[in-house]
Amino acid sequence: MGVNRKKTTKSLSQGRPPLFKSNNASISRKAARTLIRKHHTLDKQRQQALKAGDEIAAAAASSEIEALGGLDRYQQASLLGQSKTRGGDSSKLLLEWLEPLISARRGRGGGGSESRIKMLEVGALSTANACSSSGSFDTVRIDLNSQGPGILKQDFMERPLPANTGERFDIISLSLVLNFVPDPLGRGEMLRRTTEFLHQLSPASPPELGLLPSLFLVLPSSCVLNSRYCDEARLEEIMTSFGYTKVKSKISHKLVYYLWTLDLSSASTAPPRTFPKKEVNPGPKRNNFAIVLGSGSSASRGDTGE
Ligand SMILES: C[S@@+](CC[C@H](N)C(=O)[O-])C[C@H]1O[C@@H](n2cnc3c(N)ncnc32)[C@H](O)[C@@H]1O
Repeated sequence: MGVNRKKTTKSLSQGRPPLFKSNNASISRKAARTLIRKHHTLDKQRQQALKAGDEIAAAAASSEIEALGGLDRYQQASLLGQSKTRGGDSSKLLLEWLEPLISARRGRGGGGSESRIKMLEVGALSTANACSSSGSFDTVRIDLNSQGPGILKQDFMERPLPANTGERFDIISLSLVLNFVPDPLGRGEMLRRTTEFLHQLSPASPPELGLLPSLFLVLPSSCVLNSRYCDEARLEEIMTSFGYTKVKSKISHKLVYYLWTLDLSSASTAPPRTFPKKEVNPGPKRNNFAIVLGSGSSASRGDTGE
């Protein structure tokens, strides 16, 4: 029995009104998904061409990215993915996970600034996601391409390292950012670099309610459920080598969410491990998402001897 469903095409501006830069050209959800995929593929091609010294191919990939609307259009497509009709933004789950800690801090600090959680949000598209709207966070938001005030235009990989504890964070959010990085070594380096920006624990101060300091990591589920080179075990091995422990996780049809607490004293004191691109999940229909740690890139700060 056929049901006639009228297809409704929603404009991106229905996704998340604050900070959305109005663009006359609306985009359907299907077109948004296609654009995001195409952007990732072209960026990867550009990266590979650069590595191979093929400047012509790299320039061709860059022109195609620009023809698609560049990073700006990519971000608009991503904002559509955060709309309520697509399950809302990922920070809703983070807020849920941190609720016991937020309540405990409120109880102690009465809601003053000292009770707020200091967050670095990398790859921020909006200042109005669930965490930002909750009033429980002091958030520094950065993105390669700022969509408006309240978001600093900055490459996380070039953010100056903290000079003191005051410049460190309780939590870093990397939601759908790691998969944006086109090369596996760059992903490994991005994960390693997160450890540099989080508060350090001492033996006298265990993770606060077992939740902070931590990294909130969100990836498309295909990155760990259907990749030849990355599965949950491999990801966990890599994270553990940095001193991270998985304390929360959720797998949905489209996304995987993790909360990893950092305790550098649990990081290996042996020479930093390397994680080459190794097949862990063979099969003809797998994708090639990988995270690689090279010998020069996997040292952590502190007691790992860097
Ligand atoms: C798919 S969007 C994710 C947005 C949002 N966090 C979410 O969960 O929907 C990825 C964003 O990460 C940003 N990004 C990627 N690499 C970055 C880097 N090294 N530093 C800062 N932002 C980065 C991109 O510019 C893009 O806006």
